[in-house]
Formats: sequence, structure tokens, C-alpha cells
Amino acid sequence: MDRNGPLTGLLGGSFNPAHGGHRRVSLFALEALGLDEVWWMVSPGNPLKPKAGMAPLTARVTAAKRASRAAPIRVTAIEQSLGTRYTIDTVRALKRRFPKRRFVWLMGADNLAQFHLWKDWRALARELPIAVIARPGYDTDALASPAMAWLRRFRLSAAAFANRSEWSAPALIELRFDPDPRSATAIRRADPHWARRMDGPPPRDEVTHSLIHEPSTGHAA
Ligand SMILES: Nc1ncnc2c1ncn2[C@@H]1O[C@H](COP(=O)(O)OP(=O)(O)OP(=O)(O)O)[C@@H](O)[C@H]1O
Ligand SMILES: O=C(O)c1ccc[n+]([C@@H]2O[C@H](COP(=O)([O-])O)[C@@H](O)[C@H]2O)c1
Repeated sequence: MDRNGPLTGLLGGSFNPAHGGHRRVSLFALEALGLDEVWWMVSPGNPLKPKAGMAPLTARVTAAKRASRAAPIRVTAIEQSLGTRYTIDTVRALKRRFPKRRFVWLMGADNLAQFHLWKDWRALARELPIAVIARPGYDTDALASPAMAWLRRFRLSAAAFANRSEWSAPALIELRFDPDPRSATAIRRADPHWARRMDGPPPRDEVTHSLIHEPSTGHAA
């Protein structure tokens, strides 16, 4: 993989709602991996999560924009316009649509623990490097997971990743830092009606918008 375009971390999630933990892990990954920016892809619906209790997409996007304010983070619901639900399909579509960008998949250790249940997870790992962020309570399960049994042979340090001008996938980068205990589950428990405060017109999609406004070569950036 040749590093010649903006290096973009993809943090996919339900963001039901977004919180300071998302922001903190994104900024940490940005620094540790030498990313140019992080996209928060607010999922129309995680294929493995129940629909019940999921706030409307527009409310989740609005909350994510607030939580990411003034950071090199773009919030997008691009899976809605791509018509994709599974990450393998999303990543392949993004690579076609943004051919100059280089993508890295970011996820918390809770998702690594379940990664073997994702559609075509080995093929997904061959599409782009994966960086996993330590998360309180999940690291043991992640380390013992079937996906880790396969991925561990592709381990790479964050420093090695950041210093390379070229690298290949699969690659697994474990980002270790002072883990952040915040979760959307805890926020929903404390404030079940948070989404009601997110009224207003549907927010603009920042990634699609950037395609129109980014000074570029006429290509999708
Ligand atoms: N505190 C955190 N530390 C590390 N990773 C996190 C943290 N919070 C969220 N993530 C990661 O961010 C991505 C999106 O998370 P998500 O929107 O599901 O939030 P969540 O807090 O895990 O939600 P819920 O509690 O509803 O499961 C996932 O890859 C998740 O692992
Ligand atoms: O592709 C899959 O099979 C798949 C299964 C479960 C989750 N995902 C993705 O994982 C990301 C994290 O989801 P969540 O709900 O844990 O925040 C989000 O982008 C989901 O679309 C993807």
C-alpha cells in the first residue's frame, strides 16, 4: 500500500450518542498513527445490534458533530448514501469513491472481541490496516478472541506504522494508552432522552460536502 494520499482513520459506530471517549481515542489514534484526519462514520444500523433503543440517525449525527467540534474529525453518515451496512462493503465502496485516500480501520477492543462475527472479516482485514484501542473490561476477551488468533501474526507497532511510507494489510496495531471508561450505554442510562435535545434540520454530511469544496485535482479527495 503506497502512502501517497491523506491518511484517514475510520471510526465506525452507532454513536448512540457520541461521547468524550470517542473523541479522546480518535485524537490519540491520530497522533499515534500519524493520521491526517479521522472520520466518524455514524452507522444507520450495526448489523449485530438490535434496533430497539437506537436513536434516529439525524440525532446521532448531530450529537457526534457536537462531540467532535474543533477537532480534525469529520462526521458522516456516508453508509446511508452508499447503501452499505456491512463494513467490508463500506470499505470497498470508500476505496472506490476516494481512490487517493488511504484508510485505517479504528475500533475499540470490544469490537475486536466480536470481530470474527463480522461479514467476511478476514477479507476486511486484507482491505486495510486495523488499529485496536484498549478499552476497560474488554482487553482480555479481545486477546482471547478467534479474530486475534488469526490477526496476531500481522501485529505491527504504532511507531512502525507511522514511520512507514508503505505498508500492507493485514496489519494489526494495538494502541495502548490510559484506557477511557466512557460508554454510550452509561450515557443512555443516565440520560435516556438525550436524543430529544437534538432537534433541527438534518445536518449536512461533512464528507460528501468536502468532496464538493475541497480544493483538489478534480478527483474525489
Ligand atoms: N471508551 C472507549 N475506549 C475505546 N474505544 C471506544 C470507547 N468508546 C467507544 N469506542 C469505540 O468506538 C467505536 C464506536 O463505539 P460506539 O458508538 O458503539 O460507542 P459505545 O460507547 O461502545 O456504545 P455502546 O455502549 O452503546 O455499545 C467502537 O469501535 C468502540 O469500540
Ligand atoms: O460488517 C459487519 O458485519 C459488522 C458487524 C458489527 C459491527 N460492524 C461495524 O462496527 C462499527 C462499530 O459498531 P458499534 O455499533 O459497536 O459502534 C460500526 O461501523 C458497525 O457498522 C460491522
